[in-house]
Amino acid sequence: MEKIALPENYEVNKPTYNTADWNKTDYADGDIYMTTLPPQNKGETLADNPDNWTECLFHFAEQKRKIVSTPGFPSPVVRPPQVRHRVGPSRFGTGVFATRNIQMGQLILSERPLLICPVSVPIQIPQLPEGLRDSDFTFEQYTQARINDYEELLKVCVNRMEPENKEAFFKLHNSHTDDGSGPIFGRIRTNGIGILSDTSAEQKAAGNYGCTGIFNVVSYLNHSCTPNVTYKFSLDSISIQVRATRNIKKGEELFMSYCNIDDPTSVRQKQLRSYDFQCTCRVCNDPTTDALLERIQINTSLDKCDPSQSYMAHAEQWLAQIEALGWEQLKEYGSYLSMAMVAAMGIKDSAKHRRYQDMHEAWTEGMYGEPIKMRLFAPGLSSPMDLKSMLDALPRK
Ligand SMILES: C[S@@+](CC[C@H](N)C(=O)[O-])C[C@H]1O[C@@H](n2cnc3c(N)ncnc32)[C@H](O)[C@@H]1O
Repeated sequence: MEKIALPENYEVNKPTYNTADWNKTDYADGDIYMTTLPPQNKGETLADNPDNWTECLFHFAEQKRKIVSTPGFPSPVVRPPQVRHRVGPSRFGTGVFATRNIQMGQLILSERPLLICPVSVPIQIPQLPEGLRDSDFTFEQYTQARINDYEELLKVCVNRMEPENKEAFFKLHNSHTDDGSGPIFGRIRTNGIGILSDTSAEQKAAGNYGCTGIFNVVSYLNHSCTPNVTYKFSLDSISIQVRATRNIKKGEELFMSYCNIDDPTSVRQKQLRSYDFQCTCRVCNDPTTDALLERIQINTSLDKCDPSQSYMAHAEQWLAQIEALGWEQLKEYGSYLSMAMVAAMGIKDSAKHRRYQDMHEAWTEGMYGEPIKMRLFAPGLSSPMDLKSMLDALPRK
């Protein structure tokens, strides 16, 4: 997108919005509301509330209702037992680094967003100055006018923040300086992380595509297609939790993925375009990895196992391939761990069974925020009878 020139006598208008009590959610969809969550008592400062507050701009009552009606809201932010990260210079500007060895599954950091706002521009009809009509604008100019009005609205929202939070917000990187986004919307586009995005088909049809959160630390996480951390957003504490999806060494940079790592390279690169960089991670740089990704995906199916090879050897071979590339965030990694667990039962290798069970538990904790105990979800296994027939067929060697 390029910056679009607007008609000469166009000026941005004063924003229209409402403020609401923290628990008011009975307003109409489409109305713009600003709220501070969790509720802030008059005169309270960050020293009184180290968990922080989030400035929220909602344009669907549903967005706010989802948070404030979550059982337990507002819960305190759950933190790791010691500091495990630092923000510092990276080859990609600023980044986040591990300050100690971190195990797969462990919580690395958690925080409340500085800001929550809609993922799409919530202004449908810009306020056009007197004398100007819709027809005086091209489609692109109309879009730019909507963005300009949104920037004005966002200014109000950012000015409501605690001074420390406002300063932290403006320290964030902005990759959208030349496209008419404005300094606030540009930072939101550069640093926003999708939250509240599981909206119903009905809400989507009405224009509610969920929200985005901007963070003081998590927004400094750089991207890799072989990331070592992922996140979960908890509505009860309105906080993000970042966990390790493989073992991480002290000093390593922490990377999340800004795209869908299950997709082939060209699709991933397309998804990354709006961040204004070309990914040069090891799987993007290696043209053989697309074919490998396909084989990783296909080979979770048990009937793809070479008859001369045991299930255990098959699972371990693919686990090793994935680990060598650091692709543990592929969901197939969980499938191979399950396959190895089941195969260990078949060959009565209790040490291996325990090992893969522990790894599977740590992996699910990293990926989904909670450990999932022994789940037999190797593809093709949907019932205990499936498992029995598979075990009957083991060991193959
Ligand atoms: C959310 S910010 C991450 C923090 C940022 N590096 C900084 O200096 O504040 C996203 C921006 O970081 C840069 N970035 C993140 N991952 C990158 C990567 N793998 N390669 C190149 N640039 C990257 C891009 O400029 C991107 O728009």
